[in-house]
Amino acid sequence: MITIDRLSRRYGSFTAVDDISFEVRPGSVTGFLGPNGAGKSTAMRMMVGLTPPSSGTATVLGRPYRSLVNPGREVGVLLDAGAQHGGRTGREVLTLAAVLMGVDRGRVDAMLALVGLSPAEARRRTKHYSLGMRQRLGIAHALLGDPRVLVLDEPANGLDPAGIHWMRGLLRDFAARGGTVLLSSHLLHEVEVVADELVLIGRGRIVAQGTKAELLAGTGTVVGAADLATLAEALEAAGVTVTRGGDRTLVASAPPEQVGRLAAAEGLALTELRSGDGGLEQMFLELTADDAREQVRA
Ligand SMILES: Nc1ncnc2c1ncn2[C@@H]1O[C@H](COP(=O)(O)OP(=O)(O)OP(=O)(O)O)[C@@H](O)[C@H]1O
Repeated sequence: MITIDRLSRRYGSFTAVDDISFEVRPGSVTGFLGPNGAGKSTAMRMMVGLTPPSSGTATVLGRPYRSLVNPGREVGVLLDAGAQHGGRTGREVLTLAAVLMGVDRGRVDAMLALVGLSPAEARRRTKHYSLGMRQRLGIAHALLGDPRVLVLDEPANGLDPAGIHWMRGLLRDFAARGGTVLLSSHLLHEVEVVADELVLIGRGRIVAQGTKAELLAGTGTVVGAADLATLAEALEAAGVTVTRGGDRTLVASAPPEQVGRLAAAEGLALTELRSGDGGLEQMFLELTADDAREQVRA
């Protein structure tokens, strides 16, 4: 369990994280989503004691991270995969960590195999690693102490499609065994598939949070037509709220069947009609649009 309670971080007059509260529960994967600079990394650094909060608290398994006796055995952390000591080999990085955590050294080979780093790659210095290899090593490091909680900042960065697929399976298994997972991303599709719960952050503030199902339920129907203006009028006349989707689509606050019937009654030919499932991106854009506009005005 991770509990974030009214957590804030200010740098001078700038507020990077602004009074955020949420819980990450055991047995679930929580996606921490937001555009670049939203405050995800700062919040995660506060959770693991690397950045002191200006106010509020973050606890992991009921205690501040810094007061955990052997944190690596309780919380696996991946923050900045590029920050590893470049002069050490992958195997050395893990062996050193295993010694520090008091973990059986045999686990080093098991973790290397789990993340798909070959013996030859494990013998290479990490400064010669690709971003994806660094990320795999970072995940191996996070899992080394057999923790119950994972805090992963943009873990999919640099992974190829097979690597992303593998990581999703790993996180789902971890949660299925009762583990607690918080992972951040600025790419919605990355977490949409794997997360049960979502926390959306924009400009340091939480703009939406809930289960994926709850958040998706509000996304309505995506509908496209050659004559969008007439379609919008017809829907609004029937009391359906309409917002602009993409270039040629609208998002309507009604089920697809009702939208289709209203369009048919007007004799309008549709080019697209689908439920807003998978339209999390649209919601994400809408939720952060106000922030983006404020930024443009500022
Ligand atoms: N040490 C610092 N001093 C001043 N400003 C900082 C510091 N650390 C972060 N910030 C600012 O806080 C804001 C949030 O940064 P943060 O790295 O937490 O965002 P993020 O959501 O992780 O973004 P990204 O997806 O790009 O990694 C940014 O505007 C950043 O410039």
